[in-house]
Amino acid sequence: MTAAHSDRTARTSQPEALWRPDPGAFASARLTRFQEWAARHHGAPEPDPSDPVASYAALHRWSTEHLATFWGAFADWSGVRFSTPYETVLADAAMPGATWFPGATLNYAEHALRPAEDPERAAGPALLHVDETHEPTPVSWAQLRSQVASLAQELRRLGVRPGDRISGYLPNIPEAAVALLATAAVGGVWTSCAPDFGARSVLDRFQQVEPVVLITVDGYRYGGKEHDRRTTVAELRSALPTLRAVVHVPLLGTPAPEGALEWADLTSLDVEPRYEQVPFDHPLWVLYSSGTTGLPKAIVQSQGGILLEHLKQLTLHNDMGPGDRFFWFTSTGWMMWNLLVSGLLTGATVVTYDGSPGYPDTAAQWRVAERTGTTIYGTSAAYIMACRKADVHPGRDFDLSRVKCVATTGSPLPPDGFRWIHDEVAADMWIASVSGGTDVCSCFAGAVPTLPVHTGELQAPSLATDLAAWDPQGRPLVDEVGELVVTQPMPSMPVRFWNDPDGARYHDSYFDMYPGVWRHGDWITLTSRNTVVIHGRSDSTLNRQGVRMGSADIYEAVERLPEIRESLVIGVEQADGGYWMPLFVHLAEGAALDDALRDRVKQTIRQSLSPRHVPDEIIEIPAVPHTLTGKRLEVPVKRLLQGTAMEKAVNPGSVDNAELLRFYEQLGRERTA
Ligand SMILES: CC(=O)CC(=O)O
Repeated sequence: MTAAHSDRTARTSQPEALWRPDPGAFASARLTRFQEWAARHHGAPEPDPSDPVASYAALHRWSTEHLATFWGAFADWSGVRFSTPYETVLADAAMPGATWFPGATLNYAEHALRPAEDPERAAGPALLHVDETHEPTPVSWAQLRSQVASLAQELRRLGVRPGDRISGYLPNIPEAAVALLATAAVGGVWTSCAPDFGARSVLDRFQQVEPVVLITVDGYRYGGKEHDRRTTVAELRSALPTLRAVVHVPLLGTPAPEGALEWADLTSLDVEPRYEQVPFDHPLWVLYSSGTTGLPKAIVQSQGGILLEHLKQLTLHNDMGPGDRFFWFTSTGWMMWNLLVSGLLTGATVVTYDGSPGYPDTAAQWRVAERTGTTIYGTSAAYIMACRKADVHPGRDFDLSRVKCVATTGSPLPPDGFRWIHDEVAADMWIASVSGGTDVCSCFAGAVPTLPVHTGELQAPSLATDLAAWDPQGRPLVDEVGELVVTQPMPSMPVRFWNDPDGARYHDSYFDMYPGVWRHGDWITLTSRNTVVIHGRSDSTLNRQGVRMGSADIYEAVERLPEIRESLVIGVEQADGGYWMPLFVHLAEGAALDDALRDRVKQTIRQSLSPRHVPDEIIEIPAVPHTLTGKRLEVPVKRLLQGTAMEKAVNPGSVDNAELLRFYEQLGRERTA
């Protein structure tokens, strides 16, 4: 990098692999089977079991150099059913605005329910639901199909037409999956919030898209307690004037409120499903991503784009298919829930867990994985680190013999997290740290079943994802930290933002820095070994005298200390040209921030990173503020510390605990006075 460069190059010396797939796994991976088929029919390079790294690199290169051929081939190989054939695969590759599969029609829900058509599978579980009792309850493929068919018919009866928005205020329960699939079946546009979102947060999202139906619980259970949401639901109803119907899901057993329809009545018709055949780019759902200020971005992704991207991600990268059980700990307010439901597309059984990740104890998720016979288990990197701190021993205490992959996301999995999974879950475990975002509802890089795993690294860029690290002038970097860019379109990129008629907000969100190229806002290193390291958000970069540093690297070092529960590092450019870099620490119970601990924090950072990473000050805080999807709130806190007023710096509706921000506002005021 030129004007600003990084002193933190990737770990590029040839490290020992922490895990390698055995030769049998290489041969049987769906990715290898696809590669063999694509080599025979479309000129892809043959798989080479003698050199899996080169073999994948060649396939990846082919997939990006022949993007349209890849996607056409993949759609064919995975049996995507186009009810009207497409004219061409990629009519226009310009970003934003790429045109995929023009002329084609299809339906996402029809693909998700394909296994239900198979008499051998219809009685088997499509969903395994688990609440805080940790007892799995199955929903068979036949039951799922029948509930979706019934709800879709009832939605049509209520006047729902293709393009109408259906909103869910639902936890991760089977009803949420049924509602998403029924919405897709009628060509409606799904959108959801988890019921721990307060009324303001929900309205900031749903008011933008003006739903015609609200499907809602009366409350939820979390951490062993019941949380009644009837008052919030009443607020939502009165603030959403476009609603034509409200559907009541009695999770806490309360009667339907005045004017609401009963879930059970709407899902008990005995009818055949009817799947609206919609154009490839027809909206499937609206997801939300909080910007630093203003309303959350309302991101529209298409039925065809998600169908293909999720099939690729789950089938080729996660090696998922019939016989697998897919559990990802998530809520309906995070895109990982949408990806979880898409597990059905592969014929896998999807495990829905509704409850606290740490109830009755920190090991809860491992217990769910054991009880459900999970084969592919995903969670947040933060949960792995919490288990490590809490001295959980999953491999010792649970039978996890069916789990073949532990995947993480939300933030980069620190090297200690890799080592902990290896030591405490299983030495022979495929560890997939993956990274992408709501904006594409998928992964730019992460899991590859045929490649080794190196500590602290994502295995490789995803297929058909033209991923690069760029310097500020748009020059590609290898083995150096750069901006994460994607230089060719992905089918799951937003078709648009809602209420953004001229596309200005969409454009400004990704295409401002490098015209025509997707800039995601993460720091990334692509290594010369074709692995990937993610360093944190580039819009909250630490930049000391032109040297850029990722905040994630500092968190990883500091949070290794048992006294530090969580931390937040901010780099503040000051009006006088100075730079102030405080580290805020949330201490573990019983710890005290005395001089000895301060010294240890500094020494740890100095030793594991560099003297340049050592903060100017270490300040104790009661807790770290996060977005509603659990990301540390770096940019808004930085703006508060620069003296920006609270209303301008942050939207309190997108924060888990807005009260925590007062402290930074006050500190910013004092420092800028
Ligand atoms: C796949 C992801 O990148 C998920 C996330 O962290 O939001």
